[in-house]
Amino acid sequence: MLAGMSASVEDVRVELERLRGSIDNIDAAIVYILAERFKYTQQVGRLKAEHVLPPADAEREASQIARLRRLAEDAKLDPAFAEKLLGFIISEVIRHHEQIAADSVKRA
Ligand SMILES: C=C(O[C@@H]1C=C(C(=O)O)C=C[C@H]1O)C(=O)O
Repeated sequence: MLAGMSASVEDVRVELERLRGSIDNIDAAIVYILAERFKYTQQVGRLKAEHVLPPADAEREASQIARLRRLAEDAKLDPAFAEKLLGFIISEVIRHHEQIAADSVKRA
């Protein structure tokens, strides 16, 4: 666009579509990454149930939170947001682990 000219409605539409295309790709990557993470945490849940270990591990979580907050700061992401997001994910993992443990008790 020439300097001093304002963007046309069409220019804005094209730019919005371009940006949203990248946002959609990132959202897809997040879904795939989360699916992979849950595959591993399910394995941890089965291992814990087999060996009668507790579903949650507060010490491990504290070190993950500290690490993620540092990574977020480096990446210019709000560390409080990163912590909230990790907490949300971990609470779902613990729910799965509790379910796996309850199922394994029922089967025993
Ligand atoms: C996956 C685990 O179980 C729980 C879930 C965690 C996670 O999602 O990262 C971390 C600690 C535990 O509270 C684990 O102990 O490693």
